[in-house]
Amino acid sequence: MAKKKKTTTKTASKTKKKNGIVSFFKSKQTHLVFGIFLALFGIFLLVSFLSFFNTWKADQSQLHLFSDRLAETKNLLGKIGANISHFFIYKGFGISAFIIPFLMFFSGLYILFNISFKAMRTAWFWGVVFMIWLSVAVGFFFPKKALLSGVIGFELNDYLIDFIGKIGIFLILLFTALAYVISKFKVTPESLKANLPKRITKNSKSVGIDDITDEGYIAETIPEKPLSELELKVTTKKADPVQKQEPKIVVKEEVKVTPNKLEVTPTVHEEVKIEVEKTFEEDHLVESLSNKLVDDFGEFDPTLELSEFKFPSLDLLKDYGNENITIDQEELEANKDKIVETLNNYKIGIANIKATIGPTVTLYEIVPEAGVRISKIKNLEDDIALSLAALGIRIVAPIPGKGTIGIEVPNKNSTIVSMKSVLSTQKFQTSKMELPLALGKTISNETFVIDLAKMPHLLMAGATGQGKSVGLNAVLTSLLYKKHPAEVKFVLVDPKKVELTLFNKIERHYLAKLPDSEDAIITDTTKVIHTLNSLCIEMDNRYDMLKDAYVRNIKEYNVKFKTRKLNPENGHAFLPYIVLVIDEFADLIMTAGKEVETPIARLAQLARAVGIHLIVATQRPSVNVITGIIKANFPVRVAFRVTSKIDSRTILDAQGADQLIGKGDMLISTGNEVTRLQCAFVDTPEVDRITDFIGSQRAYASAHLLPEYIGEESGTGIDIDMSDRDELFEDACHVIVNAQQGSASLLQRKLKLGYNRAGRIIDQLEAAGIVGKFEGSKARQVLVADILALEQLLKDEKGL
Ligand SMILES: Nc1ncnc2c1ncn2[C@@H]1O[C@H](COP(=O)(O)OP(=O)(O)OP(=O)(O)O)[C@@H](O)[C@H]1O
Repeated sequence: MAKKKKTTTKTASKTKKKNGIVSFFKSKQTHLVFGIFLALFGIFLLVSFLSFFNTWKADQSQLHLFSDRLAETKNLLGKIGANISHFFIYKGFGISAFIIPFLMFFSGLYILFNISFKAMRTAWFWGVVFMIWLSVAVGFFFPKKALLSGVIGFELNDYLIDFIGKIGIFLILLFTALAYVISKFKVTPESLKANLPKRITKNSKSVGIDDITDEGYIAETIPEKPLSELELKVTTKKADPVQKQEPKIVVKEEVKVTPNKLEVTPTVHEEVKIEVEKTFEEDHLVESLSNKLVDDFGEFDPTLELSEFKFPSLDLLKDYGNENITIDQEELEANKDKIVETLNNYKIGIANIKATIGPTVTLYEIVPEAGVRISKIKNLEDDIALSLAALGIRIVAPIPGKGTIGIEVPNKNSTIVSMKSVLSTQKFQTSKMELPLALGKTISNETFVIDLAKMPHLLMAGATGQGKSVGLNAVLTSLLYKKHPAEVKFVLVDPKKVELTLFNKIERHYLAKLPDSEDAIITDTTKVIHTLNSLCIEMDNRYDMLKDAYVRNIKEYNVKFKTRKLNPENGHAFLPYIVLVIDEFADLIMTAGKEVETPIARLAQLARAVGIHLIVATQRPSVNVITGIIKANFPVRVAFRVTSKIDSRTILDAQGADQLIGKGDMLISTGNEVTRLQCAFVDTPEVDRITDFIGSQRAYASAHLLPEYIGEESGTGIDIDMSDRDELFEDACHVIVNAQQGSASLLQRKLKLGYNRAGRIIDQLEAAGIVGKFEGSKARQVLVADILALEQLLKDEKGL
């Protein structure tokens, strides 16, 4: 412990030191002093270099006597000047070395006036390149005057001659110079061409002007017009062969005669080059640390730990043969006739009828004759269904937003909507949703993709064998195909014990579990209660983190974290979405009642902003299972076929789910509208292949660990020895009393403790009477009003 403390203080002092150094280099005064120094040093160099050319001969013999005070040099800047100049000019670059004092001087000015560092860097780069080029060039043209090219220029020439000869060097020099000019002045073959004919046209201009002056009046009215404009008129008159050859310059001229004067408005359509002025690049003095971190390390990539993770490919999914909807014209006609006949029996005339064929049902859209009341048709729903003698008829009167009446009639041969066919759609593949779910296809055969993050929770109901489990698998598969293990974690609750077992294989990739549990998939009711409470703690922790980061939801939080604006040392971390899937909710409610309902309701009410989403499926959508509070917090509900109208109302607040045909035929209510879908079908072997594929890849060390939840039983009857107190006990007292919130997670974050130790301290705090009793997932009550009272209490304790 002491060691840990020591290292923390050590790192603290280290960071302090580091901060001091950083602020020294960032201070304006440092910049000023350094800028002045560089500028003056530039002048110093220039003077010594200039002086060097007169004095080098005399000073040369003195160079080695640098330390001898009596040795005299002629350089204006003494021995140091003579030595530096000797180094840069004689041993270095010859006259090209003059570039260095200028670079120094301007660098000083750059720093003084806080001009961008980038500009300075570019200047140095090109300065040095030019210096080398020039010293080689001088060495080439004046091989006998080694002083002008310096040793470097001379030696480089000498070296290059052996390899490419004199002509080679000349060509290299020429090439590099041309390459520079071309790139600097953006020379293009077009601009070269364009420049060439200009000169030619210029010649023709002189001819033109003579012509015009011959005419006399033009010269008089527009004497100050530039030559080019005057000439233009002539070119329109004469067919100038030169101009014809050069189509690049298109010249048009309008001559307007006004009562008083003759106006010439020439329009020259020439390839005009635009020169973009460099805008002033401001340097920000307080460079934010996060920007620097992002510059240095790039954005934080949560997927880095499993960067080689491969998403499952679509090949793992099965093709189902009869996926193309076949239109049975006879069936269509027969159904149409039946509908028309039935409605006529009830004296409802039809103006128009249209059919849309979906995978399982066909929608007949009817426009009734004028004057027919829609409510009349709605009331006759059962009778019409009976007359059509088919299971699964649903009447939508009116179709929202259309004013027509829809009658959905099941197809004789239904088509399976394979998971592959929905996942391969562009709609899903290119979806930008946070948690996209490809649930199936609509009646118009359009893939239905919905964002779980926006829902924010999903309630699924349906009688046994109608497709709930397949629906859950479709949901999970959608997420597995779209989200990296770092981005989403599943908490799977499967009281039936068999439905979700396959997902065990991806435990260390995608599942989350309680720290002390062996299996990630939860099948036992007590563990479900613990897990739900643990999720509530996770939710509270996440809210605290969001609060600390001044953001409102997980998306903003993660963006901030990725851009390195949140320090992991302060307890921040990238937050994956957590999707809680409960396969059989009715069972849980029956066995655990309020203990399950309370945390579920709490999560459903609050967890959306922190990225915890619930998917709850139930066989029995009765009111004692889907209570009002749960229903209110699950705006998006899916109904597979249910057995009674009442069940349909309970789940959807509307009829219809009892009229479905089963086998994945479902209705989804998104709050304001109910859509009929054919759920995508994913079979167990397909899920098996996907989980195998993922499970065989490198995984995290363990499943994602949820916060530890200490059940009620361990929070009571605390009898703790005072001398056994944690050494951070007093610090913890202060944290808790200051925040007036008795939660272990607060201690964890503020004192950087593990959960167990924080939990122990909370127990000690309870024993000391500082916090109240355990209250489920809520924070404990703090019994000490303020720090003063706390100090008093601690003093009294010590006095005893
Ligand atoms: N989307 C679908 N497309 C085609 N057939 C389906 C679809 N969904 C389910 N089925 C068929 O219905 C059967 C039962 O589905 P499922 O196991 O999902 O029912 P369930 O509602 O979960 O039942 P239980 O509540 O008893 O577990 C499947 O084996 C399959 O044959």
